[in-house]
Formats: sequence, C-alpha cells, structure tokens
Amino acid sequence: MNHARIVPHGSQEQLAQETSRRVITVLEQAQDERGEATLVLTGGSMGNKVIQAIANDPDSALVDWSRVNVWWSDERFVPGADSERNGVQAADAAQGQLDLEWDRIHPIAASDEMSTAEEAAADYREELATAAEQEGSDSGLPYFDLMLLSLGPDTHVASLFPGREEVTVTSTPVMAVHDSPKPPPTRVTMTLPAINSAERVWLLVAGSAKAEALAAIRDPEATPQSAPGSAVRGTEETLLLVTEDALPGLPQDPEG
Ligand SMILES: O=C(O)[C@H](O)[C@@H](O)[C@H](O)[C@H](O)COP(=O)(O)O
Repeated sequence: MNHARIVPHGSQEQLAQETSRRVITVLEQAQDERGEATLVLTGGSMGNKVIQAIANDPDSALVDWSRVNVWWSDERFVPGADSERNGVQAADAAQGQLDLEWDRIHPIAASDEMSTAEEAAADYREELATAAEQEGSDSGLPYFDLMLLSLGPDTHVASLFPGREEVTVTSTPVMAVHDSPKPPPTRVTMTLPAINSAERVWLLVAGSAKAEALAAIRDPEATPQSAPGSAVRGTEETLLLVTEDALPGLPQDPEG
C-alpha cells in the first residue's frame, strides 16, 4: 500500500475529530466546485465515531447538508430497523444533527424490503446507475468525492474478506455476499472497482487490535486476496488515517 499516505493520530478521539474536519473540508470544496457533494459511508465503530464527530462539529454548518449525497460501501442484509445495520448505526451517530435530504440518502435495501441479497445488490446497482445518468455519466457509478472505509482486524474492507472470490470481481459494482466470515452471514457490498472509483479513499485504522492488519496491508507482497485493504486506492488520494497504537514502533497511547 505504498500509494497511501499515513496520517497518525494520538487517540481515537483525535482521529474522529480530525477526520471530521477533513470530511467537512472535502464536502465544502466539492459543493463549491460541483454544487453538490457525494460521500460514501462505512460501518464499524470508528466510522460511527467520525459521523458523531461531524454531527458535533460546529464547522459542519459550513456544509449545505441538503446537497450531500450519501451512499454505503456495504450493508448487512438484515431487517431495516435492526441495530446491526450500518445505516441504522450511522443515523444514531448523526443524532439528527445533519439536515440531509431524504432523497439523497441511499441505504442498501434491507431483508424486509427485498427477499434476497442478490435483489438488494441489483437494486443498489440500479440506484447508482440512475444517479450516474443524472450526472451525465454512463459508467454506472456517480462521482464519489470521498469513500470512508474501516479496516477489519482480518484486513477486510466493506464486506470484502480475505480469500474470498468477491475481492476479485470486476464485472459489477455491487454484489451479494453469503457465508461471510464475520456475522451476520449475508451482506451486500461494493466491489473493488466501485470503491476505487472514488476521488479520495480514506481508510480508518484505530487501536492496537488493528496493528497486525495494518502491517499486512502495507506489506509489499500483499494481494487483494491475502489482504483486501491493501487494494483500495482513490483516483486522487489514498489516506491511512490511523491511531499511533496501530503503528508498530510508535509509542502506545493508553487512551487510544
Ligand atoms: O459490516 C461490518 O461488519 C463492519 O462494517 C466492518 O466492515 C467494519 O467496518 C470493520 O470490521 C471495522 O470495524 P471497527 O471499526 O468496529 O473495528
């Protein structure tokens, strides 16, 4: 992952707050340039802390939230109100503080809306393609200003797990995942080409429990199959936003 710039932080709180500021800056700039901004959210505890930090950040008023499009890189295929849903956790973290427009929020369909994860994936592909068409693009994907991702302890990102065929798929931007090694077993995920279409990809890596995974994705021998997190890159920028305790060799932060 030599293409990625590592940005260390002293604690998870600092990581959340500084990432919040970075996100706000990107969204603001995108709105200045294009009139709107598009953010792809991630699940995971650090991703939720970032959303919470944005919701509590006085500078979030610099963004016109009614012109922010929100997508997810993956979702657990469970009922819509289930607290395991990344979308439900994101809404809880935002605490109603961000004045988003309902029709710009794009959750992946839940298991009480569609009968299979394949249907939910097809539905998301269509929604993405429609958004792309509205932007005058036939690529099947709208312009993503920023893709936030969280690194799993096994190096997974979104629902792309090591050793699984989903990491090699290039024929579709979104697919169903069955028998996921991490529960719940059924999921819907963006594939690597969709993730890597984003202008900026920022990978959140927090805590000493992620140190091995971080080393694995930075190993020059890493492949998408051995360490999916090693294969993500933005078209303009790839950042590893990390806490120092996830970086071997740097001092440990007792609060991290
Ligand atoms: O769908 C999931 O199971 C989660 O979204 C998962 O992909 C998560 O993002 C990472 O495992 C990092 O999670 P933490 O930040 O909680 O360690």
